[in-house]
Amino acid sequence: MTGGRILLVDDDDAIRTVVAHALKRAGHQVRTAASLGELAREMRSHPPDVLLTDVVLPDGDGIEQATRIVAEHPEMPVIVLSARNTLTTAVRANEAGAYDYLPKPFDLDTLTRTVAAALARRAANAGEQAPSEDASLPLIGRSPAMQDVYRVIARVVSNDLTVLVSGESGTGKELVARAIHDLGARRAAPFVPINMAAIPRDLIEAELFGHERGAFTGAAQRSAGRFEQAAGGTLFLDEIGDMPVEAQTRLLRVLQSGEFTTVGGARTIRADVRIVAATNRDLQQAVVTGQFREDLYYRLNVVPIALPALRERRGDIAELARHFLDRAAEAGLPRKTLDGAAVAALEAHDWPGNVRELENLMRRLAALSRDDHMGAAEVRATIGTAAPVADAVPDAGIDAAVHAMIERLARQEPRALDDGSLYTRVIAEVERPLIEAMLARHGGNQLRAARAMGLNRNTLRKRLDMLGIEVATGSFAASDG
Ligand SMILES: Nc1ncnc2c1ncn2[C@@H]1O[C@H](COP(=O)(O)OP(=O)(O)OP(=O)(O)O)[C@@H](O)[C@H]1O
Repeated sequence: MTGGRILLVDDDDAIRTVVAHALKRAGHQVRTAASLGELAREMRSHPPDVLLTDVVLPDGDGIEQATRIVAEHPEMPVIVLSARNTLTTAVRANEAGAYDYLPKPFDLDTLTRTVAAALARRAANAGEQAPSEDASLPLIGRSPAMQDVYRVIARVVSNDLTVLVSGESGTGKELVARAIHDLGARRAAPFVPINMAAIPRDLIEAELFGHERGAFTGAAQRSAGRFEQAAGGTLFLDEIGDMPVEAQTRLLRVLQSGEFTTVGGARTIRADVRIVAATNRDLQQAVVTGQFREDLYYRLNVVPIALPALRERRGDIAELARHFLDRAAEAGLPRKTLDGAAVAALEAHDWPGNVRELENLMRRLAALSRDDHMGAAEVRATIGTAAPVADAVPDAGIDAAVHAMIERLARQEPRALDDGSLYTRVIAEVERPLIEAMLARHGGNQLRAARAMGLNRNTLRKRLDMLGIEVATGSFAASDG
């Protein structure tokens, strides 16, 4: 193969040496620079075919410089190497017109492959500007799995392609959808979410497309649907796998024709939205079983983004945990930190509820822990008391939590709704996290927890028995008598 002329800019001697060596072995001619000043000189004296640049350089920002270089030499692919492996860096690199972005540490095979591809695509490389402000970081995590996600996001923010985000519940699908909106050209227009699982099936079409007055019983006036509300912006179709088949057919027609008709009306409106859909179900499987239209699946799955479960990127747990503790402190809760063993305990947990579970846990710890520097024992004990209500409906009010509980019961045990047990069950479900939280807050001291709640200590004991709440004796203050 014929090699290319490569210029590598990095202030780290070790990286310059290792990368230059690998690229020379792959047949390229390599020159290096350790600063933007040296880069400028090299560009004049030895213009390269491909430029590889670090972001943080002693005399400035490599991406800003890359923007200028791409503007002047649109044919020259620029590859950004960065240890600041955040979504913002990936997006900035993309906006600067960079050909690719390689998070450090990268393996040398990936590097040589990327350089070979850049050389091959050299002619096709076009610059694209309009770098946006360094937005506050919406997504936390620098694991390789998240880097893949950032790269895909970076590639779709500058176009209107339909994106299908998949992943377990709580992995951040909605956050990704919002990031795509906030970083793209539609950011000034609304981001409108609609959750297919939360709306009665027969109202979904009216919700999506709007309805005219009198279109159906209860339609007292004309109402704009989400498509209309999102005009110019992004429509986020959450839990798309729960969409009834008739509504799927209608959605498909809208996506094909680019226009829609309101329910019960003859008005046809142009659909000017970017669609991001999300699912925590295996949609391909739903296609096989006939629950999801295959043609709609392909219309939505133009750019797939598969979000990893938190247990598949344990390296991100520490940073996420600290981020949520910071957020809790900003929200007025006491500022708490985690010791090393506490972080290890978090990393060992399996996180069935993913990032949302971690976020709830950190909030609970910030609110309840008595120590500012929290250890592993406390973290483990609090993981064990995961409150079902909080996990079911994050950030929603108590009404929503109770509705969710009733819906869950109706799904799991339909008879529970009319067998006379509902009141006791719901109260017990609320009572458990309340008692657990208060016990934790009072360091396991039953007397203090009982007093704080306005309960008699014996009543509390009985409730503990009834609810089967295990109390770790070691954590109890003996002097509560
Ligand atoms: N990478 C991340 N960085 C920071 N916060 C995150 C990240 N991923 C998720 N979160 C937070 O976790 C919570 C759950 O995220 P989100 O609602 O986007 O998940 P989801 O996959 O859409 O869940 P569901 O399928 O249950 O609707 C949110 O509060 C979100 O802000």
